[in-house]
Amino acid sequence: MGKTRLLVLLLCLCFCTVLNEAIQQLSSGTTEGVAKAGNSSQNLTEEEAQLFLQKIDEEGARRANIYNHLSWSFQTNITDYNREKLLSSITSNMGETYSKGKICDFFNSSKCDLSLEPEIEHIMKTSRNYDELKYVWKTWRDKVGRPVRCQFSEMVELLNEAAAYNGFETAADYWLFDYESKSFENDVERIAKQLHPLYEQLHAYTRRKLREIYGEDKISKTGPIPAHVTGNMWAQSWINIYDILVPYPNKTSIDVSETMVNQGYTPKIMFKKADDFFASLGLERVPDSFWNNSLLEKPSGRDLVCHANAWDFSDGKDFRIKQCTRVNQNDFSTVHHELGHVQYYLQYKHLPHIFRRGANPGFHEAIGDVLDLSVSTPKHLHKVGLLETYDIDDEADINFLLKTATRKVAFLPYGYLIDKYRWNILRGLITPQNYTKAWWKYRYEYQGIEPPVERTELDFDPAAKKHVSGNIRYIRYFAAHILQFQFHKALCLLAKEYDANDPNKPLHRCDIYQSKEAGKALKEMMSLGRSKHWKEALKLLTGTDQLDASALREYFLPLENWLKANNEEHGEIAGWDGYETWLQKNK
Ligand SMILES: CC(=O)N[C@@H](CC(=O)O)C(=O)NC[C@H](CC1(C(=O)N[C@@H](Cc2ccc(O)cc2)C(=O)O)CCCC1)C(=O)O
Ligand SMILES: [Zn+2]
Repeated sequence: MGKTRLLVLLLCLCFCTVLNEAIQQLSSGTTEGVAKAGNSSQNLTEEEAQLFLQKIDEEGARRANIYNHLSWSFQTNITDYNREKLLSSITSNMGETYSKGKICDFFNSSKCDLSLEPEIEHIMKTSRNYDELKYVWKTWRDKVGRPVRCQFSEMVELLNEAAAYNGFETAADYWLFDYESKSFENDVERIAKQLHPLYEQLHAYTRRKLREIYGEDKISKTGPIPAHVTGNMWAQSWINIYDILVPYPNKTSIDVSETMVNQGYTPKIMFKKADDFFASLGLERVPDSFWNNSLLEKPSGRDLVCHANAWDFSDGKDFRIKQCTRVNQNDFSTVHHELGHVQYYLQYKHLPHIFRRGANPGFHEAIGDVLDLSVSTPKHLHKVGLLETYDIDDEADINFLLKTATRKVAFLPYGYLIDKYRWNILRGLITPQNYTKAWWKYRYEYQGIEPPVERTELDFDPAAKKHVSGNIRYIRYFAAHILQFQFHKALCLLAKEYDANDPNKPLHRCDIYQSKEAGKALKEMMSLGRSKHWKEALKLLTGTDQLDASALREYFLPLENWLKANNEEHGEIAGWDGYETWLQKNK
């Protein structure tokens, strides 16, 4: 490592210690005030307590006690009060660096106002220029990753101290506490491994198709896929290179983005259509206030953090979404995802505040996606007039399954490794000296992805992702990608849209639209909020209390078989060179 690099690294480390010193200084300050940090909103009024005790059985009372205990942050002396302030200033500073990140244009270095949404993401989605993509990928990380490396390591220390107050060994255990299951961490690791063969087949096929576009010297035959050519800044979804991947290009197109524009769709109409779908199931429509209070598209001339968000104002009446919606099919899926959150808010708004949460965080992330699995079928798009005609045959099925896999299967290793990486940092198994080495080991081993340019311990690529800069937990999305297929299968059975023994009713052609039976089952599950253990909620809806990837596997089985045959036919070996081989090559 060059001398300058070493110097900068030392500087960075010493800066971190300076920050540590600052904490010590603050902590030696007087203890004049005591910061009472209890959360009043969590305490129940007397009549609310009586009401809820009548409503919820013994189990509920016990669980409420756990959450009541957790929701308090302890009486703190000035030392810890300052630590809390420092933690919140670090997290808001990192979040600000991310949301204000801008880069210059590759072709016009005087144009330097490109934001992530929509400009930079548009380039990652549409450019097929290898060098432009490499520049954008690297520059984004220089701007929002590298500068927060030290703050992130400070935050790790503070998160662990805060967790210790709540009686946890590390913040990783505090994060996992949300899943109320000793086996959860092993369960998700097992499921990630169980689904790896399916991912490997999709990876091998995608690597071949990309090699045909970018050439053998850029995309190797047995190696990983470079991170910047997948159509997505984080390689977490490959939907934007579906045009490269489509197996049977001469079949009728199933992309309705253009039709949406031609039919005069607006962001508001997209939300109205999604609201109609929930209503068709007998579920709640959003209240009138939603339309006045929400922000459904980016206002012109105003700088806005565009990352989509759904909000529950906890008054049983005010629910909002902020989303920079554009009229295309991808955003239509996101509309359903965000309205899924609002539907859950609506379904548990009668519960005491403590229980107004998803059965576990993965449940909350799955609801909207479940509806999207129906909405995105060619059959449904035809029903609502977005697809004039569509083919019903094996080749059309493969086209549709591959398109869904670019969103749902490609995501799996990414959805898993984000928190696996952070749990191991919080547990001290990954230290600041090897943040980058460990990150790219996981990205290589789980995702078969490599960086397009050399990375060093001055970089901090994980923070190029919103949820890492914003300290937002992520395993919920991996869990949601498993749960949504379990929910989908259960609801499709109720809607009589799926029959394992009927080749004309495979899981991937199911559309639960207008099924009151499906809606009733979903409503029953959501209205529990977190008043019961998620295993009870899952069993109520699906008959099993286990997180189980077999529904996802069944959904994609026709595609998995097709990919195996297609990869064999083209001599494309599934999988990529061992990590040690890759290290040697990149010495
Ligand atoms: C107050 C508050 O924070 N509210 C929460 C909701 C709640 O907790 O009540 C909230 O609004 N979170 C924002 C977040 C936004 C999105 C996201 O970040 N998605 C992930 C992962 C992913 C990937 C594929 C997929 O199909 C679905 C998700 C990513 O983009 O990487 C961006 C577009 C989609 C969802 C969200 O809605 O989950
Ligand atoms: Zn969500």
